[in-house]
Amino acid sequence: MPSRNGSVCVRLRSLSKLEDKERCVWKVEDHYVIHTDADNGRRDADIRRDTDARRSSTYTGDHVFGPESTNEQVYREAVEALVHDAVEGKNVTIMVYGQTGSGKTHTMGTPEAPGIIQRGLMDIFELIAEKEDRDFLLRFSFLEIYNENVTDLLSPEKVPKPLLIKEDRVVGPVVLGLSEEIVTCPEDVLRLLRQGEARRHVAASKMNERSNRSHTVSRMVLESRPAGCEVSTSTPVIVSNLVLVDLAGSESVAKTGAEGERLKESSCINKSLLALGEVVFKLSEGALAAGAHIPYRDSKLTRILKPSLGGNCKTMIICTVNPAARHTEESHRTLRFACRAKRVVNTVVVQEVMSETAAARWQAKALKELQRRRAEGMCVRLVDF
Ligand SMILES: Nc1ncnc2c1ncn2[C@@H]1O[C@H](COP(=O)(O)OP(=O)(O)OP(=O)(O)O)[C@@H](O)[C@H]1O
Repeated sequence: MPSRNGSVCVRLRSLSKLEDKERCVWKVEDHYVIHTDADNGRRDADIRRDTDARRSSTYTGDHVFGPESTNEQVYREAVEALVHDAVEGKNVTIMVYGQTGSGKTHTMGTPEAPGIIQRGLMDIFELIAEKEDRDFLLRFSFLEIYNENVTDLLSPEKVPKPLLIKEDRVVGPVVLGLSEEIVTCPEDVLRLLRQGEARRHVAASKMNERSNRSHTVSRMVLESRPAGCEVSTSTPVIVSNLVLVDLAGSESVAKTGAEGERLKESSCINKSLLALGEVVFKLSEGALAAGAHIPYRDSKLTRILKPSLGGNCKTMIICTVNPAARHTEESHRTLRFACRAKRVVNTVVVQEVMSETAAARWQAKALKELQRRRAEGMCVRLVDF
């Protein structure tokens, strides 16, 4: 039975030190994000067209966090349960969406301010360690979509080539040639994330000293089978994906002052976010159930995220909002996106695979990795043959 299986979280940040001359026009009260300067906001023709905003300039989500909220609180209240779901065999996607500088990366987590990534990783490995009745094999990949090119952030090549996306009838979109690393502890993943982040396209803009110029998709595949079971084609393997999507921020070129290469990046970012908005809009209108066309193919981002949008996946979209008056229009846009995303329906089932491919992949990769790690004198905690 299809049910929402998606949730939307809104996080309003406080004004930063650099914004101390700005007027703060948004607040969180009870479960609502409220535009406190609604008359000004309503001058925006865009907003007039939108019923949600016209009603009251008040928005809500499944979870709403105000400026005093911490990363710990966001993780525990909105995300923790989803990490448990992923370990139980359900596909989970967590995506951060919002204007440039609104707090997406901060919410995902940085070494200075641990967030969803760091806390989620600790929980995953703790939960797995407690599941003594199952053996787990975890694989990790990390890609970037920059100027509509998909590249492998973990590629051994110095200058990674753009990768193609192939549509597989069974597993959905596959990024050809994307590397996957077996990971056995949070440090393994954090090391790979650091390695990938160092390659990610980042630049300073008028609105953010360290602005991400690309979308990144990091995916952990969790495969598990009964503990101590011989690997064979008849061993059922439960496979789930935990996907984290750090979107580049939507931006107004007039505000960021983008020129040249930055302008091209900006245009690609905005186009792909528009495509994402369109897919979410169609899904929110029930297009999937009606068998109508959903424009997944309009951007690499929506092609890759197809399983997370309307597919077999629990998807959480965290919308981040800057409270400054001069960003009112963008904040309304983000919050309208949140309202639409709330209406998207996904169907979620635990996937059990009993195919030669799963077993063969398990054996080949795990054995190779084990040999490498043993040769390096490292201990392997999760899979042992
Ligand atoms: N909730 C918050 N509490 C404290 N500081 C925050 C919060 N959200 C964001 N910041 C700070 O605001 C600045 C911009 O945030 P961040 O880099 O996360 O934005 P972003 O949405 O990822 O931007 P971009 O799309 O340009 O990459 C950073 O200095 C960050 O530390």
